[in-house]
Amino acid sequence: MNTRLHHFMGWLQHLPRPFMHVLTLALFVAVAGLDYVSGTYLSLSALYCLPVSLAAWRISRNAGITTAVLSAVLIVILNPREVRADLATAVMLWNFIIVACLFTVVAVLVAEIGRLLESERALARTDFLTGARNRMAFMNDVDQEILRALRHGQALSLIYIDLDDFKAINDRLGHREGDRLLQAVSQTLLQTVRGIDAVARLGGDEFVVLLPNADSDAAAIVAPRLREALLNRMLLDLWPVTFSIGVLTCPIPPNSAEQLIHRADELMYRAKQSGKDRLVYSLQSA
Ligand SMILES: Nc1nc2c(ncn2[C@@H]2O[C@H](COP(=O)(O)OP(=O)(O)OP(=O)(O)O)[C@@H](O)[C@H]2O)c(=O)[nH]1
Repeated sequence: MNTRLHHFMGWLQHLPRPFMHVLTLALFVAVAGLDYVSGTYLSLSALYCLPVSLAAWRISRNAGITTAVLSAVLIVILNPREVRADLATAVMLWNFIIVACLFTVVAVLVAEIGRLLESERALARTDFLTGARNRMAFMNDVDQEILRALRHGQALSLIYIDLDDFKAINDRLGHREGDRLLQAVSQTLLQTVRGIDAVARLGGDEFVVLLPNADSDAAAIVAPRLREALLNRMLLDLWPVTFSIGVLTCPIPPNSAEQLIHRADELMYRAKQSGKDRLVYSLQSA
């Protein structure tokens, strides 16, 4: 049951925004319809929490509050109380205010929980030092891109970057300067790649860039561009660091992220072994 709920929440999470407007409206109309049909004896007011929560969670806090107020209006209109005529308006107003406040609190709480969850999720996917993706998030991205590439028959490229002689920076200039250098590498990579490319720090001084839908020609343009941008950035701070880079292109990607990264890592290792400060390319078919 928990897994089903989890899948359902995940499905809702990924629905496009316009679809959420339609879904919220449909839910709101359905609840209002039920409320109308059920008459004044059965209380269905609590059901309005569903469209209110959905709007607050998946559209915006203001959408949630608007739905809360509209729900309160409908509840008061569809469930009139039998009271003295001279008190009718006051009672209606009082009931409206009470219900609108209650639903507004629900909307604000749900929106806030959604916002916190979203930022927690983003934090869990981010390398805290550099702001790039972390290993876990990157593996997830690669697995999805492999599936997409296999489905559409597209090539996939992965660039594996290891800093040369980074340890000397830590030793000579201090760990704090080393951290600054790692942050500069990450920023340079993020600024140089396309929006659809994923940049991650796998750990220590190792970075990777995933290039979806990129064949060997595309990778042969991007990789040297990245290297040049990185070297220029090092020059700015006079950091004596170069880069050993493995560039893997798979016309047909392997089945797992683990394998893809391992192959790119091997190419990077060959770059290290053959003297560092260079790119090593490979074209793999599976
Ligand atoms: N400042 C800083 N240093 C780190 C961090 N994580 C790992 N390191 C250091 O990064 C270095 C990585 O080791 P190596 O890859 O062997 O060092 P290298 O000098 O680049 O060696 P080659 O790759 O052979 O050129 C180690 O000294 C780690 O202590 C970090 O978050 N911040």
